[in-house]
Amino acid sequence: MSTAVHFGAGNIGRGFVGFLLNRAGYEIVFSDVNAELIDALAAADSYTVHEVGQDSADHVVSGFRALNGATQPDTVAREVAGAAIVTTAVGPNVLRFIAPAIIAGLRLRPAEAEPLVVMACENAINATDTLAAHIREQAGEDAVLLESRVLYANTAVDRIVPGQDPTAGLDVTVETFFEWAIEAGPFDGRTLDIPGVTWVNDLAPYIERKLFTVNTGHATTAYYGRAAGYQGIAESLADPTVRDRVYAVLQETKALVVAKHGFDPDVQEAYLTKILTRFANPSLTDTVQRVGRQPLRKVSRHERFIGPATELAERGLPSDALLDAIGALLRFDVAEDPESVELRALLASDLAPEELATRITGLESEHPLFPAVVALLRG
Ligand SMILES: NC(=O)c1ccc[n+]([C@@H]2O[C@H](COP(=O)([O-])OP(=O)(O)OC[C@H]3O[C@@H](n4cnc5c(N)ncnc54)[C@H](O)[C@@H]3O)[C@@H](O)[C@H]2O)c1
Ligand SMILES: O=P(O)(O)OC[C@@H](O)[C@@H](O)[C@H](O)[C@H](O)CO
Repeated sequence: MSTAVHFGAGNIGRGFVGFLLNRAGYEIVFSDVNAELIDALAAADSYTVHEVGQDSADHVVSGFRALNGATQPDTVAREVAGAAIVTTAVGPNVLRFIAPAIIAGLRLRPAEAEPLVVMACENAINATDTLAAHIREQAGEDAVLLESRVLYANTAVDRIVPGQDPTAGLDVTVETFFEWAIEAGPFDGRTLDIPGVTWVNDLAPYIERKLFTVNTGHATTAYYGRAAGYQGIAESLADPTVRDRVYAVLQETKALVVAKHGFDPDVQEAYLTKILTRFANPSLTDTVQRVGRQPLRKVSRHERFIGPATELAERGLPSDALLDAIGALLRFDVAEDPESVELRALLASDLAPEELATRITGLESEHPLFPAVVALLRG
């Protein structure tokens, strides 16, 4: 049986990537740095993925092992050396810390073995390329040799997996919907047999449509919902004022994906309508705190707000609703979220609005959107 090493045994790791690979016949080796989680997985024979909503179903996942990446790095490296696939779902900012384990595994991997397929399953454009860049940089002199032992493929993953009830143990409650698109090009005609995967020649339309519709709309719901005093995503969206703002944002990102990628406007309208239904799924207890997490990441240059707003501005198209949503993001105040705390400190500092705009968004001062972002920061 082939092995897939999956870094990050959290919500999407157990509830989506690990589950799909396991269903495809791979033995899963979860690697995580959360000792309590890894100990529980190592002691368990199975866990259950509860799909809730329309056509709800339960799926038992078994045939996995679990390793602590912090205390068992050599074992993780040996697993990577013998694996067919490595996947990650750790968060885009954590990818640099996964690179050493993959480098160590590639160094141990027999030269004649099939290339190791590496796919980062994060909410970010071309996250696998980001991981590959960390691997090349950190591998130093070995970089060229290791490159021959690996095959990098970018992916887009979509399934809402909320934070889990602490009493649920290892079980994960997820929505029934999922989409996993993988770029076919790097496989050069060969594909992996993973039922449910959509193989695409050009990933850009998929990942941008997903990030700028699902994640832009989700985050907008979270920031306006939080400002209105709600804790849940579904209850936020039930407020017509929040819903109108989210819809307005999604009309702007619709204009972008239609203009840039040629999606049929009616198809995009149906896509975004379905997404609003997914957010409103009463069986998912998703929170504004989880969906709004890490506001500095979310407001960075190529992410779900500044990314589409800049491209709209470059095309001379309006981005007022997106800018308003960025204003709501700037008011996100959650003491338990280190990026929210950092954002508050930046906004309370004596930095000039222009300097803040650069520091917070990474936007170039000569960009046509820059004055509007500075105006937001001027308050
Ligand atoms: N939850 C969703 O709905 C969803 C859907 C699609 C994509 N994603 C993306 O998947 C990624 C993970 O999200 P999540 O919701 O599962 O988060 P999560 O916090 O539930 O899981 C992340 C896991 O990574 C682990 N981790 C952190 N540092 C690590 C390291 N150095 N080595 C190994 N493991 C490490 C954490 O301990 C945690 O268990 C993010 O990029 C997110 O954007 C999430
Ligand atoms: O994971 P983040 O922080 O990038 O975004 C929060 C949610 O929008 C996200 O996890 C969605 O639930 C997911 O992307 C749905 O596919």
